Amino acid sequence: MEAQCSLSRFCPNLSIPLVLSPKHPILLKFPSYSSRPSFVRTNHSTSNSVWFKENIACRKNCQVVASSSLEGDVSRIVIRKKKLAVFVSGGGSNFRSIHEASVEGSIHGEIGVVVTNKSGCGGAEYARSKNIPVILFPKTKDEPHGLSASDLVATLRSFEIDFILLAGYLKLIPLELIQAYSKSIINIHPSLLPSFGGKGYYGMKVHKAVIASGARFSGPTIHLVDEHFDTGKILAQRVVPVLANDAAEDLAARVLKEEHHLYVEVVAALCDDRIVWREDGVPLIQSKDNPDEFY
Ligand SMILES: Nc1nc2c(c(=O)[nH]1)N[C@@H](CN(C=O)c1ccc(C(=O)N[C@@H](CCC(=O)O)C(=O)O)cc1)CN2
Ligand SMILES: NCC(=O)N[C@@H]1O[C@H](COP(=O)([O-])[O-])[C@@H](O)[C@H]1O
Repeated sequence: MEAQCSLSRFCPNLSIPLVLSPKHPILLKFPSYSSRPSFVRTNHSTSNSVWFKENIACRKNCQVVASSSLEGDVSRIVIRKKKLAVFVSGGGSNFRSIHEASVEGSIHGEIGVVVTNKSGCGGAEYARSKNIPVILFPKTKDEPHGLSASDLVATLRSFEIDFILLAGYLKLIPLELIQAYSKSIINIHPSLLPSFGGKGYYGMKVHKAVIASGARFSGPTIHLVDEHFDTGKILAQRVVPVLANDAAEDLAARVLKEEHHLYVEVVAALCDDRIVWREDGVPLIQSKDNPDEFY
């Protein structure tokens, strides 16, 4: 029996031992906050029912494969983890934070591939050290082995990538990729957008502009990616103070520390299907602890 179903919100991304048989009900364990009982009892006919498919929020993002045998052998539900592509151009500290959280289990997703325009950058080196495939994009005179946009889309599809995370990537993402991964590409920027964003605003340039402006606060922004630099809908922000004697490096370090926390929190929500869209198109995060709370 195979039911295409998304349990990613309700079941941890674990293999859950189940005793199945054509006569015995399927027991699916849900976490405590679920409005459903701690166990949903269903039988094979139910699990193929419309109710099961609709009420267990079956979506494309994971596959439930429950096999059973007449002897009632222990079978398993295998939840497919979300697949992530991370785009980098520099040291890759945000990428490392996300990878570590994925390995440790606080992010229910796995990094399938790293994309970079700088084959020798720190992020690419870290990926190689973890046996994560590295793809060069775009094709330029410096990187003649880089992929074209259409080849990159095909390659990401072949890796079954669900979400694209920009983490210090410095090239403009083309419309072809944005359209292929609609509402599924996010970026982290080191200022409180919409201030200090757009073409020319990257790395230390951002922090120098913040300090020169006299702004008393700064902080990271995570936003959806559209066809322009830094104009996509804002998903999350954190605030840090700008101190009177801050050099750009001091502010950069303070913001970067918050970036690492924020990006892990947001990617965890993304992989748990806890991003919801307000009527005006603004994305909100559903609280992990209280499903009735959004921020
Ligand atoms: N379509 C989009 N692509 C990218 C976005 C985006 O929001 N939409 N975000 C950037 C990341 N970014 C800010 O967060 C950013 C990166 C780079 C630049 C920039 O001015 N780059 C220079 C070239 C820098 C270089 O190659 O060394 C430029 O284009 O002249 C601005 C903002 C990632 N892509
Ligand atoms: N406008 C884009 C931009 O400036 N991105 C910034 O580049 C740094 C990458 O650091 P990392 O490579 O260590 O993650 C981060 O501070 C990120 O916000």
